[in-house]
Amino acid sequence: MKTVMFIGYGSMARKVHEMLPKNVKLSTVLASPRSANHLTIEMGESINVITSVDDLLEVPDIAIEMAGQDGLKEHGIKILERNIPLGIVSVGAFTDEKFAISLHDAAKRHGVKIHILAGAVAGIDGINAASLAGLSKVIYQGRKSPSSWKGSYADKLIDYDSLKKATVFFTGTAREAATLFPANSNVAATIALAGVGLDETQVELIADPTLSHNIHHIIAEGIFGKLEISITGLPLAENPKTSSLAAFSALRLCHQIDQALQI
Ligand SMILES: NC(=O)C1=CN([C@@H]2O[C@H](COP(=O)(O)OP(=O)(O)OC[C@H]3O[C@@H](n4cnc5c(N)ncnc54)[C@H](OP(=O)(O)O)[C@@H]3O)[C@@H](O)[C@H]2O)C=CC1
Ligand SMILES: O=C([O-])CC(=O)C(=O)O
Repeated sequence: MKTVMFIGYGSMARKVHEMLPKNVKLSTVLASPRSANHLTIEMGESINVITSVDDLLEVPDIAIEMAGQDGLKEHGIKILERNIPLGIVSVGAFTDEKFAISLHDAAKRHGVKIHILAGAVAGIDGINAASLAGLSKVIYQGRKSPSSWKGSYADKLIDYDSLKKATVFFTGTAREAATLFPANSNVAATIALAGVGLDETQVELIADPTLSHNIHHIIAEGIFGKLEISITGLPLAENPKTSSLAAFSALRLCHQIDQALQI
């Protein structure tokens, strides 16, 4: 039996837990102090709920962060320092250069891997391979319903009540998008890290009142040719900001723990 630890136990983590393969057990949840008490009761005795890596009782085979950019910043380095490989979805934390360097250094020092998960998008492998020969342009467009943007910085930019048609409310770099929209634009950072970087990746964000899905559109051009990918993703029922594919990308890592053949 392999063991996994979750950092954060919100909408995404709950979906991954529900679908864990039979040979992988959730051994530990690293929760926020706000949620630790109720999660201790909910999880029962077989899963340890802790609020600090220092309290870890059993070292898991892998840890997966699903706690937001601040959660990753709080716990990521300590996880690596315990020699635990780390899967990451809150990739926008890499916009903080100092943190990104420290995280990378900790992984190298301790000989463990950081897995940047593809999250809600696809084609990260192709973009990364293409970047080795040279990319001239990478554009990411994120299109979601107004309810998926509510509660974010978009509140300052959109008058939701008067929104009748798809409206572009942000254009900028992946660095700006992932910083301003930490719960909505981690994919912009992932695409950027795979491709031309946080400052060269162009991002457009759209609120569309006709949508109930999250649409991610990626265009990349370079020496390899041109790639265009569009994903119409169903959001998680509990969190319209998060596409279900993001949870399945974390689930994929749980399946990979024990697989000799990796695809
Ligand atoms: N790469 C990608 O494609 C995507 C990435 N994401 C990232 O994944 C994250 C999780 O998504 P989702 O589950 O939908 O979000 P939720 O808001 O539903 O869950 C986040 C969970 O993390 C917990 N948390 C917050 N801070 C900490 C901390 N310091 N330590 C431990 N736990 C903490 C929260 O606890 P509490 O409720 O007590 O605050 C909550 O349970 C998002 O915040 C986003 O950063 C999301 C979608 C796609
Ligand atoms: O799940 C999504 O649609 C994308 C997302 O929220 C993010 O990148 O943070």
